[in-house]
Amino acid sequence: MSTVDADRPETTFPKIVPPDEQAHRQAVARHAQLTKPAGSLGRLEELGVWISACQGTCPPRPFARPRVVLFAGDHGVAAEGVSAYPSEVTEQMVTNFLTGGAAVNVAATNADATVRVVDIAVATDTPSLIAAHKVRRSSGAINREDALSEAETTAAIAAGRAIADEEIDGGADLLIAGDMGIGNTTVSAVLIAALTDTEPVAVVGRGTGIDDAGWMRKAAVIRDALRRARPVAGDPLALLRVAGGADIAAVSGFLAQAAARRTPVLLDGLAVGAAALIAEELAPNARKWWLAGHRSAEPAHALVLDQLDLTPLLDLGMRLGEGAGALAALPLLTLSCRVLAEMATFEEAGVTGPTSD
Ligand SMILES: O=C(O)c1ccc[n+]([C@@H]2O[C@H](COP(=O)([O-])O)[C@@H](O)[C@H]2O)c1
Ligand SMILES: Cc1cc2nc[nH]c2cc1C
Repeated sequence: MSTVDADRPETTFPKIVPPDEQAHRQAVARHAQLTKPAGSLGRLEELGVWISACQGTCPPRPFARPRVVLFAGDHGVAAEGVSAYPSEVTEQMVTNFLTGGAAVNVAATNADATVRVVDIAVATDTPSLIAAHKVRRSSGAINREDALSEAETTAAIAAGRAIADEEIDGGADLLIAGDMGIGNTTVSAVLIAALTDTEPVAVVGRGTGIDDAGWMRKAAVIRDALRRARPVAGDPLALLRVAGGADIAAVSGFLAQAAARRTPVLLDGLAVGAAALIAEELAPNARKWWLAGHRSAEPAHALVLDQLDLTPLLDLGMRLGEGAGALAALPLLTLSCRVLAEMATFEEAGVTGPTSD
């Protein structure tokens, strides 16, 4: 149950209006007229129908400005030996994103999308161009202290909302949240276990590729953090404060605001999934505006998809974050739009339609 505090309007979202039913029906009807056996494009047909409903028009327009916002933040738990890489990699990868050398840059170019990097809680200082929304340096080590103060939690959600607004006002018509932060699979696993009432052992994954000894340490950290998280699991803001982080809070504000602004979102992997569970608590039915780009190799990600009732488009064993899994799926969305917009109907092509009975 969500317990949003009316005294903190930054964390109170308007009622989410689902995608347009009439455009949905028009797209289903148009699919039946296109020169192919009924239903033969399988899931691609559903995708086009969903985009039509999100845009409120059929045929849908191909996305003019698909946009990735990459939220970077460090986590105190990284010092507990829960990752295969040290925390300085977060800052180093931020530089790599800015110079175009990361997987997200390649995947964005491949899908005709653009990338914005945001420092929400990187442990060190980053260029001021990306630090305007910075909430703090690293979130707290959630196995022994709160991740954030109450004011920081609100500020991070408000930052995610403001960034979604900036992007939508700037013309973005499809949003993707990406994440970068050493240690964030530990934090995400705790949030997901708390929100799905799951035992720690079922959510401990290999993250960046931790070895068996590291896996044991990670399991212990997740167990300790869950002891702190479970008592507040019914209150999404308290949960973010106690066992989340500024980056995850910002992504949850971003995802909820996208839905409030009727803008479709392609979800990525584990950290974005944890944020999506929180966003659905903050803004019930926001999930109607989201599609799952892929299923991550992390075990806890399947719990997210189940809880949100989302079927992933791809299952490639990816476990990168950065928004890369969502970007891998984006060309399928583009194709589904083009099918509805560009295929000939039976009548136009002079092809005999299905035999009616
Ligand atoms: O999104 C995923 O499913 C995913 C799975 C494993 C790792 N990651 C990325 O790797 C980092 C977290 O891994 P770790 O092992 O440091 O917790 C962080 O930068 C994530 O974006 C992401
Ligand atoms: C190199 C590297 C790149 C990443 N991208 C997202 N998480 C990451 C973690 C590491 C370690």
